[in-house]
Amino acid sequence: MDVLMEGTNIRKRYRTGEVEVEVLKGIDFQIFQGEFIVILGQSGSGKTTLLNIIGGMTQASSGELNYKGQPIHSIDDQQLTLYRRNEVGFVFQNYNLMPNLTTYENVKLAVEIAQNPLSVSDVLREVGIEEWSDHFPSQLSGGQQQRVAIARAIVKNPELLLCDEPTGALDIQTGVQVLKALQKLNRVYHKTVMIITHNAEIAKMANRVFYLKDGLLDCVKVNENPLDPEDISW
Ligand SMILES: Nc1ncnc2c1ncn2[C@@H]1O[C@H](COP(=O)(O)OP(=O)(O)OP(=O)(O)O)[C@@H](O)[C@H]1O
Repeated sequence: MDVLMEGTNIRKRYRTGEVEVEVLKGIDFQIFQGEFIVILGQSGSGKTTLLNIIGGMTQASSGELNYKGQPIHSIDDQQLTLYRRNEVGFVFQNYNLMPNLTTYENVKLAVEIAQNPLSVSDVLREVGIEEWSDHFPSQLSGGQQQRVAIARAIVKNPELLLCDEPTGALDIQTGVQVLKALQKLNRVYHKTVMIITHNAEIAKMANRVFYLKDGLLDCVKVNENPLDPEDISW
């Protein structure tokens, strides 16, 4: 598989007043094109910080980050904005949908800023929410809203789909639907998916699992036989 991204000695320090804290302490990793990666680790271990650096939301304090062979640790804000816009889709725990727009309109909005978008109807069908196209977020369940958020993230046709606790607010059944949608996009569109979760069961879906501990990548586990979301219980 092709290497999509490579991080070398990634460090992140935050300064609060006089105190400087290093929350990522030198992380080396590779992400292969088309992989499904789950990031596990205790609260405060640095999962969100790492995902935000990978997605260009935050710059590392030091280290090298190469995307498709190009350095993105040293690019300016304008180039970083283009990287985020064209290459990365984000999904958060709290869906962040526009309340006054329908499902279709929420997803269509992302198309406006995309270079090479996918079809809104196709994506709504793939994530299983086409029948709710004309509904507003308040008329949808949590799982449906999260699938709208996933559709909005993927319709831009990004290479990388980064998800921070996408099932954190959902019950098991709706969580499974959301994970099925993510797995389908990974398989149908060959998108590289990274999910942060506190739920170790979800790691059974992944090709590889990154275990973070105290700001370090403690270990990376390869799953020879990733499970379907229906076969996971939690
Ligand atoms: N902007 C910031 N300024 C100062 N400290 C920060 C900032 N963002 C994160 N931190 C600190 O960095 C550490 C790692 O945070 P991070 O959110 O990456 O962890 P996490 O593993 O995602 O945790 P959780 O599972 O609770 O979401 C925490 O101690 C946090 O308080």
